[in-house]
Amino acid sequence: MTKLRVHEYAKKVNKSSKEVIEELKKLNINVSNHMSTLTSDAVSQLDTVFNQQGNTAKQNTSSPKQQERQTKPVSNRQDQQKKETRKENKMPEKNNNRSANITQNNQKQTQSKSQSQSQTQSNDRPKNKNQRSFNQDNNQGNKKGGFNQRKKPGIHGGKRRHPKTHQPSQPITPKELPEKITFYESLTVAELAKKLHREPSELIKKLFMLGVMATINQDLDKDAIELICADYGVEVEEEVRVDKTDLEVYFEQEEINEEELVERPPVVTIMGHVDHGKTTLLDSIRNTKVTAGEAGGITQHIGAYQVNIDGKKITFLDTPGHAAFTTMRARGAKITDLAIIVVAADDGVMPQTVEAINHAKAAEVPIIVAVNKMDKPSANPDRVMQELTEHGLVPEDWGGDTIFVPISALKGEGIDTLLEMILLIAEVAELKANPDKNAIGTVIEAQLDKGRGSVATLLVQDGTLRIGDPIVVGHAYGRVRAMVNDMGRRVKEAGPATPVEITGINEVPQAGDRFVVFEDEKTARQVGESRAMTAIQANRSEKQRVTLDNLFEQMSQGDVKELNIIVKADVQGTVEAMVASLMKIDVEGVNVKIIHTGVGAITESDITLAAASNAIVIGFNVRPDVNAKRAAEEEGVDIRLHRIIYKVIEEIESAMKGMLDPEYEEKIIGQAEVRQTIKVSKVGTIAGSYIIEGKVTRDSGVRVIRDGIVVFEGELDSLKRFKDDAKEVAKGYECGITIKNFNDVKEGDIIEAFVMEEIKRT
Ligand SMILES: Nc1nc2c(ncn2[C@@H]2O[C@H](COP(=O)(O)OP(=O)(O)OP(=O)(O)O)[C@@H](O)[C@H]2O)c(=O)[nH]1
Repeated sequence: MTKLRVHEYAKKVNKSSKEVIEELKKLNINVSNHMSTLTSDAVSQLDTVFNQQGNTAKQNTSSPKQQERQTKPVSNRQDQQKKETRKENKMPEKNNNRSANITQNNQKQTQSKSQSQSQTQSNDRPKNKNQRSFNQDNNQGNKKGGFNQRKKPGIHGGKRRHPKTHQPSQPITPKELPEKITFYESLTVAELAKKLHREPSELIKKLFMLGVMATINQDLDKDAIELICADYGVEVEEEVRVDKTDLEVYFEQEEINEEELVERPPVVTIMGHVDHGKTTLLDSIRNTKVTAGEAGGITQHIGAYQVNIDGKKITFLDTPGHAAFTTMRARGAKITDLAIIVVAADDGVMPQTVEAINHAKAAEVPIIVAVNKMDKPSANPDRVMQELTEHGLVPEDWGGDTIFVPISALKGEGIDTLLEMILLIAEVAELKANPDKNAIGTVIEAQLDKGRGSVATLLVQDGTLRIGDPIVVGHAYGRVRAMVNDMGRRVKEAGPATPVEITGINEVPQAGDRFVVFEDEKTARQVGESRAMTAIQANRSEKQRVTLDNLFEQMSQGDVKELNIIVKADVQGTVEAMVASLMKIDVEGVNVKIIHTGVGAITESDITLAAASNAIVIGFNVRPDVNAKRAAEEEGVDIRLHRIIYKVIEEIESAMKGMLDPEYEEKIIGQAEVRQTIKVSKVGTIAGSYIIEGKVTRDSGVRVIRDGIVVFEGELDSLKRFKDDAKEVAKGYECGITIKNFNDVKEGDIIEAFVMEEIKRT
């Protein structure tokens, strides 16, 4: 039998690694983290625990929370067997407690219901329970949440069809109990009665016996539903519904029907060092290919364009540079299939070339190298190849697998070969999409146009976008009013990998925002409004980035298996030394991966890359610049600044093992003013001082401040009140202070006292 690691086992039983580790602790089995291997004995003990909880590998389509819910009926049935032996009027304490919960929960439920009414678009639930027809079994929810699904009748708003004291029109004849019922969030007594094929009055009686006074329209929460069902011996399952407002859901294709898929054009980004010819290359491709193919068209800059090579299309993102590329990725959108790194043959590999390569590698996008400016006499392509080899890009001719194409963007030479190579890589990658779906994709750029309102260039990534489509774009929504392609022509539809500029949405979205087409405008509006309202920003800032403080926790939960690091240092030698030491760190369960290194200050581009790759940044003898600082704060990127290599290594190693030393923060506790100085041989200078603020304690650190400048920082040597040692001296009192290794204290100096307080890691 192959040995299982903790996280593998956790996956098998649909628990988080943390939960499994906790169970192991209870079983007195020690493991260090989620990558630890389990002995067969540990596995069988865990099996016993989790089987008792009703988890089986089969149930692994639902979350641990759902699992917990689904397993409830089993224990409830046991409860029920016990209950059957009890006298009805003698409720056990446990149930009384539960009954109390029901009443409380009902109150809460009513409150939260009214709060959540404005947001219920996501769950297809009627605004008022009474709206739901008693005879209508509405429990088959929208489990997949695909945007093709039409909303259910009576979902959004509508009139109240039943008066408050709604009664079933016909009494229900008790039938056989169902084996299982499902519900979403809650059920009214009437709804539950219907599902159980019982009269509501029977349920009300039962609830009464359980100590709950309920009316027919009373909302029953999960606990109450489970309690009643357990009493009938009926299994309960709570439905899970997909949040329609989470646009990412639409990008996670669950079932792909291979037959519906067709080939789609590759989406290409051009990156490289300043002045190496990115813009010239983009222009050159467009001028030679676009206008030739579409006579009469006026090329228009919409952020992306397509070329047609013998019937095969390629889509180029028209914003050169890795900053744009990574910003988009940092926002969660991966749209590029292939990166072209332009390197000027007369200049060779430059810092931004390396950055671009690392950005592409971090995004796991294949790279083609375009060795540009080959027309220049000083061109030295061999040097470029040699230098790139050092960065892991080895030309095919030299036994590697990177395609190098010599070109002259200025003269238009080599462009055909470059395009051929792009198509070749695209063919190997088998890029496919389904044009018959409603469109989904990403915003490439957007702006407010005086005449046309919000204008956005969208890249359709799957499906086909059509005029009139109800659409949600980021937080904006609307209907596609007009579509213009990269040739400035009006089009009616745009298929996969096609860029189009659209109008018709109510706000200007941001580059990198997702868009999704919905079945009807009403849903689009509701989703859009809800997204705007529920502050997607908040979600973004809450995004759990890896920091050294939360690394261990994330590792334990199986969320992190690779610690991505960016290293910036003052000199190349230090960078290399740092990398070498970092690579030696050996902690079970997690690998260190250096995704980028560089010499010089930490820049905004480093932070963007870190954010996109969930990396931490280590600065050695360097500091972040202003923009980098701001970006790091916004994105929650952890920057660690150091001056001693072994400290860096120690810190990272400790973080990986969950053993970071406590962090301390300085707290100023008081200030004393020096009013007189007395020199005493053997003792040194005694500062006769008066406490003007707070207090000074015997164990505080001190700082001597003269004319606003710190002239010394160190420790207190002695603190005396008259002749006696004092533990602390408070504001308004005089004292004598001596400072360790500092005798130069002068009248008028301020002695600032501080202590170091441990701060809780979050
Ligand atoms: N001789 C020669 N010059 C070129 C070639 N490609 C670009 N250049 C020149 O190099 C300079 C920089 O080209 P750009 O296309 O602006 O370079 P870039 O990489 O887009 O530069 P940034 O936008 O500043 O990052 C321009 O003066 C171009 O005319 C080439 O193939 N041969």
